[in-house]
Amino acid sequence: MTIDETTHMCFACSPINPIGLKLVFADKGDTCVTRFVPGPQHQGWTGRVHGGIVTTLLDEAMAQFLYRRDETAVTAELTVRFRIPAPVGSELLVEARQTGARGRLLTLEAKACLKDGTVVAVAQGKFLRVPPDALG
Ligand SMILES: CCCCCCCC/C=C\CCCCCCCC(=O)SCCNC(=O)CCNC(=O)[C@H](O)C(C)(C)COP(=O)(O)OP(=O)(O)OC[C@H]1O[C@@H](n2cnc3c(N)ncnc32)[C@H](O)[C@@H]1OP(=O)(O)O
Repeated sequence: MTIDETTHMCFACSPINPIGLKLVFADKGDTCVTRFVPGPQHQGWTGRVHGGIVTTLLDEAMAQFLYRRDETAVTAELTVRFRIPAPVGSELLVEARQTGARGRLLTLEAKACLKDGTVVAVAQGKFLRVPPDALG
């Protein structure tokens, strides 16, 4: 994979995408983690973060878990359970971990929590390995 980490335009994690979320990830134990404070521009229903944004956080955390372990894989299937509304302005802590691997199929889970530990949403992701040159 030949991605320039300073110039790529990933909506979730590019440092230079002007409308992106600019997420920064770190490995913590057997998880990959990030934090994000959603603003008013990220809402759906008034005061609630748009579910698509929450989904992006969860998907990206799982994808980054794999990227940071030199896996070239894409999201093939994603299930999200939205447990409570995510309030605009409250920091979300997101973490992802791998739960399995069978052939090309990698399974991961992710969750987004408020600072007090309340779970906002959980996701199950299936990722399929692709050839490194397929991701540019
Ligand atoms: C410190 C600085 C850090 C800097 C960071 C650096 C920069 C990094 C930049 C960026 C990083 C992160 C960016 C992440 C972005 C987030 C993740 C995304 O959004 S990914 C995009 C969305 N997803 C797609 O676009 C996939 C679209 N779909 C496809 O491409 C294909 O459908 C694909 C590859 C998924 C499968 O296609 P086939 O042709 O390769 O394979 P087939 O024949 O369909 O399936 C192969 C086997 O897998 C099974 N399979 C397929 N889907 C399955 C599923 N959902 N569940 C179970 N099995 C499945 C099938 O049944 C089949 O099994 P049998 O070989 O028959 O045994």
